[in-house]
Amino acid sequence: MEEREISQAVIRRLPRYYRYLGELLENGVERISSNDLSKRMKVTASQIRQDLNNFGGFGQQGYGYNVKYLYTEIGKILGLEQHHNIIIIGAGNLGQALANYADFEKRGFILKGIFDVNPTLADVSIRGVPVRMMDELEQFVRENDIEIGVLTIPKTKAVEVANNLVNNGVRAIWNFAHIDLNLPENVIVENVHLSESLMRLSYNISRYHEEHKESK
Ligand SMILES: NC(=O)c1ccc[n+]([C@@H]2O[C@H](COP(=O)([O-])OP(=O)(O)OC[C@H]3O[C@@H](n4cnc5c(N)ncnc54)[C@H](O)[C@@H]3O)[C@@H](O)[C@H]2O)c1
Repeated sequence: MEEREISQAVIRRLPRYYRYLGELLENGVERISSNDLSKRMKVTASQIRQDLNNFGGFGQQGYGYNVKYLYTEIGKILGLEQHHNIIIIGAGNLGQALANYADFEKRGFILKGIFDVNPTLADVSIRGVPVRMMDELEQFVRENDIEIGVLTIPKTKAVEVANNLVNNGVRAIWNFAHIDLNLPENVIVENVHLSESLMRLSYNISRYHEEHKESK
């Protein structure tokens, strides 16, 4: 397939296609038209066709999409056919909740280690993965081919820890701390901010009330 830049907007929609196609597969559906997929996903059929055309268009006229093929191809595009070794830094509320989420492994993300500075957590294991102290971090990262560091530490520590991870070879950061990390360009960062999502919800609630005021 010809290499071309895919817009971030399309990339953001791909995981949702992947999830719907995965559910169809689980239900034994072998093919689906863009119209059917459109009804299920509440996205226009033309948007679906446009999005999926980015990857050479897997659909066939009069046949629709081969669900398994499309699921596999999108999985490949998302890099999910490879294993990614991850570590979590910060074994507090959020770090432990993430570590407990077994579905990551299903998608190829292998939780190799959990780190913290709090010695009272040194005896804790989550799904068989022990919490290690930070003085073990550098060696652990080098020896375990760690690709992704998950930051669930206070924001005041996040920049220093992120730099430390990068200096030891970590190439991607899943950042939950509410701070911009400003890392070198070759480091991939994905910021997750639940509070921003909540603000969008709040905005939509306000807008809904505003729009329905007159009809009351
Ligand atoms: N992005 C989001 O949507 C979201 C949601 C909730 C929390 N958060 C953020 O995630 C972070 C963790 O939140 P929490 O509720 O789990 O906090 P928490 O206090 O329960 O856990 C933080 C953990 O980090 C450890 N820690 C502190 N400094 C460290 C360091 N230098 N190295 C390693 N470990 C260190 C602490 O010992 C503690 O166990 C905070 O920055 C919080 O603001 C983000």
